[in-house]
Amino acid sequence: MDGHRLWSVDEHLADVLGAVRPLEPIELQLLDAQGCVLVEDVTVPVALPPFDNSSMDGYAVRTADVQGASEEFPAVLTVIGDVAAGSGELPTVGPGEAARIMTGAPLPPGAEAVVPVEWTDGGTGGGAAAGMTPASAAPEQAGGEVRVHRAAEARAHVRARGSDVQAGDLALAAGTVLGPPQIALLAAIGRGTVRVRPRPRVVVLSTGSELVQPGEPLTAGTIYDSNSFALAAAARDAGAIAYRVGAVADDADTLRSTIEDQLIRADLLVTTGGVSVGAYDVVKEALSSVGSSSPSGSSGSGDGDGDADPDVDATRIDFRKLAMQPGKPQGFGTIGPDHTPLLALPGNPVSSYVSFELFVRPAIRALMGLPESEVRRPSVRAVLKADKALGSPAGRRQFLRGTYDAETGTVSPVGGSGSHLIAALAHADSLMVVPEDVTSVEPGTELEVVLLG
Ligand SMILES: Nc1nc2c(c(=O)[nH]1)N[C@H]1C(S)=C(S)[C@@H](COP(=O)(O)OP(=O)(O)OC[C@H]3O[C@@H](n4cnc5c(N)ncnc54)[C@H](O)[C@@H]3O)O[C@H]1N2
Ligand code: MOO
Repeated sequence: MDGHRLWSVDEHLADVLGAVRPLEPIELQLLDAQGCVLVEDVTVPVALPPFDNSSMDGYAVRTADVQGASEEFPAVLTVIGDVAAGSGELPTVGPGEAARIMTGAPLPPGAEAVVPVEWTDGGTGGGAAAGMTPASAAPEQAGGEVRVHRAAEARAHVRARGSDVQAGDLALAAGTVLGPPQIALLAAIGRGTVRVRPRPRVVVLSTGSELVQPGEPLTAGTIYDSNSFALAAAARDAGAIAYRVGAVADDADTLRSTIEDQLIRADLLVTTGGVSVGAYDVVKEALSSVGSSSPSGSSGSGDGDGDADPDVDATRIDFRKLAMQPGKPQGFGTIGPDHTPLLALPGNPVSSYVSFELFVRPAIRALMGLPESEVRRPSVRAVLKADKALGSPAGRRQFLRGTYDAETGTVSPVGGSGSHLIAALAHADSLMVVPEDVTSVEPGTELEVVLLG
């Protein structure tokens, strides 16, 4: 590999996406399938609603009995009992009769319509009722008489069987992403489990002997490990199940054995730090031999012989420099016997986060089998609102942190371009993209803006 070649952002993303395949589908409980892509066409087994039922609390009546009824000349009906939601045995409503009925309760035989309780005296013998008294408090109101003040047409306040979906209808097509409303429908038609592509299990591992876990005291020269938190959160946000592994020291053997241990639960591995050119940048060294019976002794970007122990070929991590800022040094490849994809991101906090957004998030969403339109973050065009022109390095696609105002269609920079500026990142909602051939952006210029959501 030409060590001096700069790869474009698009080339690197294409390589990453070219190496990930959607995960094999599995059967999951409904709530575990939230956010996942359905891989089966789900048909409706029984009509919804399964039976004609009332949409109001009131009285189930025969329409002829309430024809012409008014407050002055109410229809007086004999109450034959209650029909509550869940009632199995139903009374038959004969001429001159009514049954108290609750919302969702089956329409009893003989009844043709429901009159809401507000259209009646509620069986009290007084004026219009505001509601029903609880059955436990006034059991006698399931009997006696009710005065109905208004007429009702046939099927009034009745939700017909199958008016939502019919048995045999397609409830949800394969490819649907299961959000709360889709999960509601699946539950409503009685599905306990569904076949989906699972959430990818993403292991996030930060490297660096200077890293201390939040909550612990800092000592001279140490800083808190923020990357593993940022990226584990970003992985979850992308739809993955994230496993955060606290910082690993800059020691190739420790890193190698930690990664080997993690492979068992990883569909994708993400490391941060140790990918530039320093004397302690151990990620390259460590990744050249994970899963191999012996170290390959190279960056893993070679082709391999093909005739050696197959495990020797199992790790191929390519370390390259990208024409972007931040995020120049990157590693990508597959690792271990299952050829698990691994992205080695640079250690600077903004660099690792931006790299995650650009490369890891799409990889996670491709593993989930999401449609292409949902693999990448959406972007918009917006006009730069700033006091002065923004500088950008020649030949690099720069991603500056910004706040986007949808109302005015403008974007304003937050903080500078330094890849250590975590506070500015925390106050941004978007990335402003300055193309490779642009070295200065004047206020008023239109830019592409990636919305971080
Ligand atoms: N001579 C050169 N030096 C550097 C180059 C270069 O081309 N030539 N590239 C620079 C760029 S650009 C980047 S980005 C960094 C990438 O470095 P590494 O991936 O090796 O990362 P580290 O050296 O381990 O750390 C960089 C920086 O980030 C801090 N860091 C690391 N991990 C975390 C973490 N989990 N939480 C918070 N902060 C973290 C670390 O302390 C360093 O300050 O290399 C440049 N150097
Ligand atoms: O390219 Mo580095 O990722 O600026 O900080």
